[in-house]
Amino acid sequence: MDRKKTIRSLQEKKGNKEKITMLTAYDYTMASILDQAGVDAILVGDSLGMVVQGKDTTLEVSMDQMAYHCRCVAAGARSALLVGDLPFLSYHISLEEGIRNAGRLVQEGGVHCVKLEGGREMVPMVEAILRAQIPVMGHIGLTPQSVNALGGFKVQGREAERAKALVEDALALEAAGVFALVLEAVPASLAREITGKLEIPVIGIGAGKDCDGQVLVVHDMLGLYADHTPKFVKRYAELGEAARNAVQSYVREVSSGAFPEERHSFKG
Ligand SMILES: Nc1nc(=O)c2c([nH]1)NC[C@@H]1CN(c3ccc(C(=O)N[C@@H](CCC(=O)O)C(=O)O)cc3)CN21
Ligand SMILES: CC(C)C(=O)C(=O)O
Ligand SMILES: [Mg+2]
Repeated sequence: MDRKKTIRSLQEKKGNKEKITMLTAYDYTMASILDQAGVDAILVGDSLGMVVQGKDTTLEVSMDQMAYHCRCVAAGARSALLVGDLPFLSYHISLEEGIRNAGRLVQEGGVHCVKLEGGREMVPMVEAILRAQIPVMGHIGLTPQSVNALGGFKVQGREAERAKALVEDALALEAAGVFALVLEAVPASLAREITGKLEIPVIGIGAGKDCDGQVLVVHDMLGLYADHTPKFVKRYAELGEAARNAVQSYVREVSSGAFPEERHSFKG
């Protein structure tokens, strides 16, 4: 079996030039598939609000729901590092609430570390959670929990001033102690600059090829979720189509009486 992945083993990849692989999962079955396939890290993303719950944003996902899905995924993640997304409003009210909620994902959800969205304004929160000995992953660029403030799911950092602010956010989060940083939907050139300036790994989604690793929503890359496929998604399979075809065959065969056959039946 694969050696268990750790924060240290992920960080070593930055020096070694081997890229870090991360995908989302929300349940045991998918987590088992990702783990067996050898991904470094599994993110229980609040994107579950969209791909599991069918909402238009991630904003309605609750702490109870995150803890539940983290627990489901933890049952299937033997080797991968398990990252739990802190949902909207779970780390915005007070340092105390942020520590409590990060701790809940560890204690109830079984994750190894948490991820939170935001730049230098999150430095005190990052430091507070780190004081509880919970490792923190940062997330800047397109931060979906800010969808209403940003005016939509839009590429970030195209203007020089905003690009500079993102570089400063990245440096501030690194100085605060995050062990890695997700960089979402920014120009590839800006992602390359930030990746070069940081000593911690930068994991990109829609941030070009020069990050230290990549993350995608697993339902997107498997072709299971097609409500809206961002440009940065590569579909490695068409499982949605495969599933529809399989269910159509089932409907046809049950309707006509072709299924079940004798070999699917018990003798008395
Ligand atoms: N299934 C899924 N996949 C994701 O990658 C994902 C989620 N859900 N939920 C949370 C966020 C939202 N994400 C997105 C969604 C759309 C674009 C996108 O295609 N933006 C276009 C159009 C913006 C516009 O309409 O102006 C762009 O050009 O920026 C980017 C990131 C990424 N995250
Ligand atoms: C897309 C990743 C980075 C995420 O935050 C999520 O899935 O919620
Ligand atoms: Mg998220």
